[in-house]
Amino acid sequence: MFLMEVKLHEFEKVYGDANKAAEARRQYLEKVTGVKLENIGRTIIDLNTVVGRNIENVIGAVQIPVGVAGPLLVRGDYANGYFYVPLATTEGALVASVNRGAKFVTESGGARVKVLKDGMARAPLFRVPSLIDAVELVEWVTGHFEELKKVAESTTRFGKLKDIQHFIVGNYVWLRLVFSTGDAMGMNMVTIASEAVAKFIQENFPKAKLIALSGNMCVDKKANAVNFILGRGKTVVAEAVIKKEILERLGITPEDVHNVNVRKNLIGSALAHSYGFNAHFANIIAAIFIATGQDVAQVVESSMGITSTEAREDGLYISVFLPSLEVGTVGGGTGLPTQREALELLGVAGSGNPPGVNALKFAEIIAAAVLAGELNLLIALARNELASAHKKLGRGAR
Ligand SMILES: CC(C)(COP(=O)([O-])OP(=O)([O-])OC[C@H]1O[C@@H](n2cnc3c(N)ncnc32)[C@H](O)[C@@H]1OP(=O)([O-])[O-])[C@@H](O)C(=O)NCCC(=O)NCCSC(=O)C[C@@](C)(O)CC(=O)[O-]
Ligand SMILES: NC(=O)C1=CN([C@@H]2O[C@H](COP(=O)(O)OP(=O)(O)OC[C@H]3O[C@@H](n4cnc5c(N)ncnc54)[C@H](OP(=O)(O)O)[C@@H]3O)[C@@H](O)[C@H]2O)C=CC1
Repeated sequence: MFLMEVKLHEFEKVYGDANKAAEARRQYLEKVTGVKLENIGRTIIDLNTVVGRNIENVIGAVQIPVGVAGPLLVRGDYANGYFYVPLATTEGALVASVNRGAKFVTESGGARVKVLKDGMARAPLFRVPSLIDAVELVEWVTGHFEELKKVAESTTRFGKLKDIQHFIVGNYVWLRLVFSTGDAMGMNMVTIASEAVAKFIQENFPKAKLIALSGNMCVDKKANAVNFILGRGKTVVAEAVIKKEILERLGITPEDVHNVNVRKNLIGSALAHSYGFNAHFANIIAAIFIATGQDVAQVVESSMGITSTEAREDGLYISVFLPSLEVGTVGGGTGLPTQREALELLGVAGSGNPPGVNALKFAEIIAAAVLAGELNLLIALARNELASAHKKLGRGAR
């Protein structure tokens, strides 16, 4: 390895320009590894717009193909109409799958969607000397909610502290601070606000000592039961009744699809002790997250959820429940040029009027797209076409 006088991450200081710094970093890496990085180096992103905001030690960008599924008819409180949903993926057959599901949902009158809950959580962890002090701390926090709210909201124009949920284990206390975050997913926003709250608590309740600003009861980027039950980000439900004729045209009945759902998504998932009582929420969530600049690691909890079905006289009732969909239309990667265009395609880029409505509309569209993807995969399994589709669309010429 070469010894350098200037560290790789200090190149911006030397060159005064992130694009030039990235080029120099690539040249260095090419020299020490012998690997050509010409494709990673080719990007439309002005790296000066992402350094200090989205990335460090930047060397370029990777590209992922993006397709669309739609038109998808969504009938939500914020999203109302037909949408083309951008999906960035390298999994052949995925876009086709969501596209066919969208067609069946739209032909059946669309997906009705409701956002049931909205709140981003950060849970600082405190140590106090004893259990007695832990109970006292919780009582103190409850009694001082309005003051803590004021402290939290002094750090942001858009974040509003809605609730403080508390958990005690021995002499440890987790305070799960729940905020509404406007159009932002809100992780930076609520982390900054939570730090101010934690500081205020320690100054005014000196027996409390902050152990970690994130105490893992938030819960961020880990599969968990807390978000499943209490919600985090947007808690969303979408439903549709798929016309019987559509299924008959495919040679199946509502019962066939319902039976696959119960046995696969409910019994199979119970046997596996899965957090996903669904077929492939993660496929649709990940593809939309990548296309629109969301934090992709949050696919973990954003794709937990349940698909439920009923075989009815007139067709198949299907719904999807997403308890912890963490999304935003401002902040994070949403301002990057291609990601912003993808959000514009859905009519949700940037701040809403009033703030918050763009993120709510976006959450409704995602839930409807998840419904379409879920419906289609259940149909595909009922018709036993999973392997053949992936052979045809997922492996190319051999
Ligand atoms: C692939 C299909 C849709 C073909 O389905 P088909 O019925 O043979 O296709 P078709 O040519 O008759 O067209 C029907 C409709 O499908 C769509 N469609 C069809 N082809 C395309 C295409 N090239 N590009 C875009 N859209 C396409 C399109 O909507 C079209 O309608 P049209 O617009 O023509 O009126 C079907 O066989 C299918 O959905 N198979 C299942 C594939 C799937 O769902 N994969 C999901 C990923 S699996 C996974 O990752 C998760 C898993 C499975 O491991 C989780 C678990 O454990 O369950
Ligand atoms: N810090 C952490 O612990 C973690 C950070 N992340 C990262 O955090 C980022 C996302 O954080 P997030 O807070 O969403 O985004 P950003 O911090 O990137 O941007 C959000 C800020 O945008 C401003 N804003 C402007 N218009 C609006 C509007 N209409 N609604 C809401 N806010 C608006 C607000 O400023 P103001 O508050 O000043 O009013 C808000 O705090 C991602 O990059 C993610 O990867 C992910 C996990 C953990």
